[in-house]
Amino acid sequence: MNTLSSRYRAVLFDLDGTLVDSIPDLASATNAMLNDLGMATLPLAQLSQFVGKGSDMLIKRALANKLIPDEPEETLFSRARQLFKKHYHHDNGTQSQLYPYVVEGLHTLQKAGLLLAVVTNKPEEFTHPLLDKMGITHFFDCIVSGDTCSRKKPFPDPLFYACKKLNISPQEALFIGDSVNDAKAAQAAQMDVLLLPYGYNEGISVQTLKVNAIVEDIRFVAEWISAQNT
Ligand SMILES: O=C(O)COP(=O)(O)O
Ligand SMILES: [Mg+2]
Repeated sequence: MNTLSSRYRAVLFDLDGTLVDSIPDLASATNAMLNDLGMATLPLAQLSQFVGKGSDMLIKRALANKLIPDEPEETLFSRARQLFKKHYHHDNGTQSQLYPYVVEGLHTLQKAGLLLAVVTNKPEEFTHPLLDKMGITHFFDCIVSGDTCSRKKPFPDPLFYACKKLNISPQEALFIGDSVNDAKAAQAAQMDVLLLPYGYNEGISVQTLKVNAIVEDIRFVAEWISAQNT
């Protein structure tokens, strides 16, 4: 039972670009990797468009400096991956920050009795340390990372996995994200979805995506949920 909604029992959250502004650390680790490989570093604005489909895709995009990269040569990719991991384990959570009103928003939803979960494309080895460093791990009943299931968002698998763990149906969940991967995964899971306009969107404006609504920040999630009761 919860006091906000007759329809939803849980709210699922994307991580990068939704709860946490993680691009400073992702960019510094990616640029340290490029530097170690003797390649030119990339501007933060460019790298922020490369975030969304997990760290392997970020590495491939950075190596090619292209949103849709060719497959990199195997030895180069494996070296790059090793370097990225080393640097990101060091940098993860050092310059990243929670977006405004995240704690307030999560607190309101939890207090109302809704279950909360994270469904991110970030690999597990980086998800947990980041949530811990941001001090928000305790809010979540379930945490699903990019390598928890064999397919990540935009496939619906991680959303189904979270619902199964929470013992609810996808129609009883609301997903909150920042990108086309979140919108598509929710659509494929037949789950309602709200997007935030401030995250990383792979160059695709959230206004062009098919979603239930766009909300300014996490504070407005509770408001939107209770408005659906009428
Ligand atoms: O790791 C990424 O590329 C994106 O992660 P997200 O799914 O939390 O936005
Ligand atoms: Mg995101």
